[in-house]
Amino acid sequence: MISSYGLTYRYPAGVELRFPDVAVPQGTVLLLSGPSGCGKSTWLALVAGLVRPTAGQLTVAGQALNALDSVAADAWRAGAIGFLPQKLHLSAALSVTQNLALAQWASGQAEDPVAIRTALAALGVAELAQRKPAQLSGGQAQRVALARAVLLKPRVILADEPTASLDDEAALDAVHLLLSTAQAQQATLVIATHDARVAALLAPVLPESNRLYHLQLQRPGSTPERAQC
Ligand SMILES: Nc1ncnc2c1ncn2[C@@H]1O[C@H](COP(=O)(O)OP(=O)(O)OP(=O)(O)O)[C@@H](O)[C@H]1O
Repeated sequence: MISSYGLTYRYPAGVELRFPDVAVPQGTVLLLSGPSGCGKSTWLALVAGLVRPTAGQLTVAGQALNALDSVAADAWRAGAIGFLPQKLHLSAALSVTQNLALAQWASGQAEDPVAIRTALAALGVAELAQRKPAQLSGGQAQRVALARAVLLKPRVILADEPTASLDDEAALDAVHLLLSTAQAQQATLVIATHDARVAALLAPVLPESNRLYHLQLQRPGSTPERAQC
């Protein structure tokens, strides 16, 4: 579940961003959309506990984020949030396996080779385990990054522009992959995008019981903001 009420964030010496209220049940899909500069990345950072709200309430996977200081937020994020960034940030010097082991280490867990193999196999890239990121195609690298994002079985998966610069077929693959991975783990999936294809690709493949939630942001200063949650 992701719920917010009166959520506001003001950058130091910057604009104040006011976000529409949401109530997104656990295990469903939220499409976060809007034009460049409307606050998608900021909303993701708030939900990931990377920044604290200036005002309002935000609860993610049962945790009230306003209540956490930065150390507690780091510990909570490691277990609760899986992040698929637009730039994948795989470490070039490390193998695929080592990149996933690094995520376990960063979360304070012991290296778990079985969990790493399982995550890579679930994303269909087990045979690439010893390669370096430079030896992967774009699609393979995205699968590895998604395996890393879900390695710790997060309650929420945040995907930032996962179809940017992909052709239609690859975009369809990426959307299917995200959806099936989230469903397998019963995680809430948030896709931040300004790609109009994503809603069209998601609608037919979502099970009837899993409606698509939509948070449409507007640039600061323009009204009204719209949420269909
Ligand atoms: N560090 C910062 N300091 C001040 N203002 C910022 C900062 N980061 C972002 N902003 C402003 O906050 C607003 C929202 O930015 P944000 O990056 O969240 O938008 P976005 O929807 O993710 O944009 P894009 O689609 O281009 O990535 C913009 O007006 C931006 O200029």
